[in-house]
Amino acid sequence: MVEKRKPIKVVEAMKRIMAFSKHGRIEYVPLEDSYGHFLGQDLIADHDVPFFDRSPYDGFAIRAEDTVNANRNNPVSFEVIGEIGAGSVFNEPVGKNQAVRIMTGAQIPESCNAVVMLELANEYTKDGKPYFDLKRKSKVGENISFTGEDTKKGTVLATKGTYINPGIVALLATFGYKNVPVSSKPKIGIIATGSELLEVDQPLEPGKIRNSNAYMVQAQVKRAGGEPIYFGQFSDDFETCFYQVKEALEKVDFLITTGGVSVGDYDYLPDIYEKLGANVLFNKIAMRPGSVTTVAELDGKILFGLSGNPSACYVGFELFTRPTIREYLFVEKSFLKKEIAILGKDFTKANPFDRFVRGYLGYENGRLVASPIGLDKSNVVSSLGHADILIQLPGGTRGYEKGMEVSVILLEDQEGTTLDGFVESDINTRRSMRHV
Ligand SMILES: Nc1nc2c(c(=O)[nH]1)N[C@H]1C(S)=C(S)[C@@H](COP(=O)(O)OP(=O)(O)OC[C@H]3O[C@@H](n4cnc5c(N)ncnc54)[C@H](O)[C@@H]3O)O[C@H]1N2
Ligand code: MOO
Ligand SMILES: [Mg+2]
Repeated sequence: MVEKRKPIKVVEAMKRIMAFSKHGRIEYVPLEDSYGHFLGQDLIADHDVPFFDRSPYDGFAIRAEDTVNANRNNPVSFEVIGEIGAGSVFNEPVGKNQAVRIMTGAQIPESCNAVVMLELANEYTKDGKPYFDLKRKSKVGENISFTGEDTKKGTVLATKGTYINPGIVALLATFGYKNVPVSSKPKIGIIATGSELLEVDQPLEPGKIRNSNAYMVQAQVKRAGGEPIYFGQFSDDFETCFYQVKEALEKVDFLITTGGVSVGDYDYLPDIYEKLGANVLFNKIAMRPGSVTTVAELDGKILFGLSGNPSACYVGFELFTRPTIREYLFVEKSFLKKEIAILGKDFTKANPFDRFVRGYLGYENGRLVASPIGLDKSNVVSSLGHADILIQLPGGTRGYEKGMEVSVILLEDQEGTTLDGFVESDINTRRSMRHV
């Protein structure tokens, strides 16, 4: 008798997994390798930026009070007593009607309080000495980048778990992080199951297909911030498969299998979980694709039994595995961010389960437009290549029409949202499901 499985809601599945989420350690990586990692501790400014008052222009540092009488008919002349390039400091006093030639980025001399741009100074030489005339007043503080105006000492610039993008790399460099504290990446084991699978370099033969899931999932793990460890393709022989899963589990933080979770004769994962003594959190979700996604837990390690069907495998990973990886990395907003968009094409196929349709995002008349890519079966691979969103269509008895507001999940986003945020955008969509 085929086992009857009871589907649970997507959010319930997410909650059950989150109850077993865990965090990594802090480790250090060289600054130049830090891009794409996640901060292992808050990044706090330990000094003001800039660290000194500096000039934002090439010009002359002056005392503003010497310009009070300057106007078009009454130029005030200044004697240029020195020059400072960026990186140098001028330590001598600057007196009345004296100025120092200063370059962009250079420190303002102690006695000066304004900078005149080169373009406004009429330069000349008298008795072999450099001078310039100025025909307008300067205000105290004019053209000065003040100490701390960029950021003040003590400011929290980025919190633990922040994705290190090139801008964060600039901040890390500014604050002297030759080595950067980052969250250790979780080791994610990947096993592909199925006797029909060929290695990618093998020629096609009847009844066989190339194993695409293993490589797709490795890339997804990297995009999520984890470290994939690929254990290869396992056969559909139960005993072999059991020991391979058991051994792999010992070497990783989480384990992903693809295939073998449904009710077929060679779908061994359910029996493997049982023999391992793993606690199966669920084995059916009210969603398409990916309804067979099964998640189990053993000694605090999560086993993701993703579907063998490529699109179901892809969606199952992004909805359930990705947040677990991000949690491990101390990311507060570990779920993919959502937006509201206008459906770009009809999607007429009704389904009682929530659908996650591969799509792409565009922009029309100031609104985001979400267009389904094409064939939306769970066994297709072709619609994955151009997907940058999953269009979330709540289950129900009718299809969806072009022009309706829908919720979309952003696949390439780094900012994320919390589980509450993820749920909240669902509710909003349900409430506002209408034509615009
Ligand atoms: N009687 C029923 N049959 C099926 C049900 C069901 O409820 N009752 N569910 C269907 C759904 S929905 C899905 S999804 C699939 C899930 O299948 P499995 O997770 O057990 O995966 P497999 O049987 O191993 O393979 C399914 C499909 O995917 C291909 N595949 C497998 N691995 C890979 C890989 N690494 N790369 C590319 N393609 C892969 C495999 O050849 C099969 O075509 O079950 C339905 N059946
Ligand atoms: O899990 Mo299957 O992919 O629902 O279609
Ligand atoms: Mg199967």
